[in-house]
Amino acid sequence: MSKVIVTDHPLIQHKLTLMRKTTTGSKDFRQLLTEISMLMGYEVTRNLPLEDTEIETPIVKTKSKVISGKKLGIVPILRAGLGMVEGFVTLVPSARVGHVGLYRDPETLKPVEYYCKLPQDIEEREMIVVDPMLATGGSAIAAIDVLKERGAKNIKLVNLVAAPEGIAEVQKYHNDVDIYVASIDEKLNDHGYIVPGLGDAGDRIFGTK
Ligand SMILES: O=P(O)(O)OC[C@H]1O[C@H](OP(=O)(O)OP(=O)(O)O)[C@H](O)[C@@H]1O
Ligand SMILES: O=c1cc[nH]c(=O)[nH]1
Ligand SMILES: [Mg+2]
Repeated sequence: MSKVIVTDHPLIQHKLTLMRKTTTGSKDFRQLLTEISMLMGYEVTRNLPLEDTEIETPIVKTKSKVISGKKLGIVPILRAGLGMVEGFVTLVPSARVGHVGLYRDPETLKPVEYYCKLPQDIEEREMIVVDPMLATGGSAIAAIDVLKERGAKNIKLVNLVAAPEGIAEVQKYHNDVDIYVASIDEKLNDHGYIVPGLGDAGDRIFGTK
């Protein structure tokens, strides 16, 4: 069974509270999402393997650590996932960025795919799927399906806010994918929105409705 890691650092919890508030506008919402993504990225990359390299400081020659081999790919689920990219690529500037475009049909709540562009060598990369919201789990499952169809073998999922229903669903279909979340909220409402949640993340990031 995959792991669920709740990144409950006080800074993340504080910033998430600000994001949840209705009165927080798009500019602050985006800024907070970038900051939280960076803090979550720190946890998600915690186990990257290291190797020694020879360097010369102004004082002596020495051995020092660098990240070994493992290459990363960040895959935002459009649109809302875009809000998490800047935080991750600030931490890992060499990461490649793929995009999977999915929207959730408001009637059926099923994901509809409309775009996909991924790095060619995803089978050699650790792929990190990012999306602020994990509600029914349909969008995350579909995005991970796409990555696996294209050969990805090592996938992590990072969400800001998750419903217990969505976590269970992702674990049912992809039990090899660890899930990092800042909060596991209470439940889904009758329209498939997370309660208490923060509303529609895409609309809040981009100022649409
Ligand atoms: O777990 P699920 O039930 O699939 O719901 C979560 C999805 O819904 C939202 O996207 P939305 O369809 O609103 O698209 P958007 O990002 O373009 O706003 C969100 O960003 C997730 O991708
Ligand atoms: O609460 C939710 C559920 C799905 N998508 C969102 O943006 N918010
Ligand atoms: Mg949306």
